[in-house]
Amino acid sequence: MIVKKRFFSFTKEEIQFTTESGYTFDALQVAYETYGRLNRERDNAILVLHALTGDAHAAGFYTSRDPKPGWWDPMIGPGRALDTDKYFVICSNVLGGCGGTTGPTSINPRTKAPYGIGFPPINIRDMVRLQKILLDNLGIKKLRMAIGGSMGGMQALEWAVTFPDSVETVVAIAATHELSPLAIAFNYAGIKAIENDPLWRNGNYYSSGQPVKGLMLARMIGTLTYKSDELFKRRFSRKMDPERGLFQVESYLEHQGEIFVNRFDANTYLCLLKAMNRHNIAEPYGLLERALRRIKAKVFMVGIDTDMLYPPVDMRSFIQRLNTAGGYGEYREIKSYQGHDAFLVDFDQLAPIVREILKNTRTKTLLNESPLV
Ligand SMILES: CC(=O)SCCNC(=O)CCNC(=O)[C@H](O)C(C)(C)COP(=O)(O)OP(=O)(O)OC[C@H]1O[C@@H](n2cnc3c(N)ncnc32)[C@H](O)[C@@H]1OP(=O)(O)O
Ligand SMILES: N[C@@H](CCO)C(=O)O
Repeated sequence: MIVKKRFFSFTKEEIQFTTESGYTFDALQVAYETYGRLNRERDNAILVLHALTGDAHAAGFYTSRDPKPGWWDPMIGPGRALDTDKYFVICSNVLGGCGGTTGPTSINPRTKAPYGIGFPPINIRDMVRLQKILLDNLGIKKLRMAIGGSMGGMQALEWAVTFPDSVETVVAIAATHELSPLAIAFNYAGIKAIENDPLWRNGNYYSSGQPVKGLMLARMIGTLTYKSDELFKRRFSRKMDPERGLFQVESYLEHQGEIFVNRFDANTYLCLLKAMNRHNIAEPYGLLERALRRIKAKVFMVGIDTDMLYPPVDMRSFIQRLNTAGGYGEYREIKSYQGHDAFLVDFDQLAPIVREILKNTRTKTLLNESPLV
């Protein structure tokens, strides 16, 4: 499937967009891709939401010579779980990202320089409110499904709460309604790794070069949380990499850091980690139960048994609270030794779960009369 990156831009005279922190952008751009066709009833749209370092390129190839397709390609396409013969699939880069949507690397029209750390503090709701503007522009009033993993799952849950009339089904994979203290702590370690690099220069490094060591270390810390003990044992055991004089697992971590600095920006990483740390669907409503009572979508949480960041027990507990609050929630689980990143790898398990959810939420009455927890 050959695909194209698209852009939607607007000025504050056309649409006023103010973050929850109170900043109004003079102008905004959203990078997005679409796969499949919107039907005449405009009721077959599925919004795919990307994780921390993902982007709008969820599926397909830009050219026939591209070595790699989009990051969820095995999930999206003709006959795949998100079947583009039936559904119109949209994926956009998040607000604050560095994949074409306005973020810290974008030029601030007021200063004519990159926003850098002058980019306003944002949260997951801000990302979702910008996606809603994009969908309004595409003529989509109600989503058949909002689906994503990790930070993408957080956005999917925010869709259910912030725009209850605009989404039918929500699938949040390896995600949470609020970040746990452990996840905040890991993110803080990543933040400090960048900020303590002298090349970070308080975020003013665009003419001098990235804080490479800090960003590499931040990615290494993140990678530890995306994998699992079992994965590292199976893949590396205690074997050495003789060329580098390192344990293979050390060499792997170095490699993850090295490839990351070539595709990501340090201020963007800080902006998105902080947005995740702030994530709490209950915040505007005071109590989680009040937020849950707003939800009209059928919500499916998909846990990963080896995920140290978003443990299944927390995801089950969220579903229980949703059902107690009168909503409809079900829990599913991927059994994997891959850890948190399983949602980017274990498609043989994820695809059937998503197919089943799409099939069973098609009819007005669900096949499961009572929610499963
Ligand atoms: C949903 C989102 O929006 S996120 C977007 C998806 N993310 C990305 O595509 C980029 C980030 N990538 C990832 O997170 C991972 O590659 C995943 C989760 C997609 C796949 O994970 P895995 O299949 O376990 O592969 P992983 O990336 O961990 O390891 C493979 C890489 O490590 C390298 N590697 C493996 N062992 C070693 C070692 N001992 N020493 C050095 N390098 C090693 C491989 O050569 C390979 O390198 P390459 O990526 O440059 O080709
Ligand atoms: N490894 C993925 C998932 C993080 O939650 C990423 O880098 O975006």
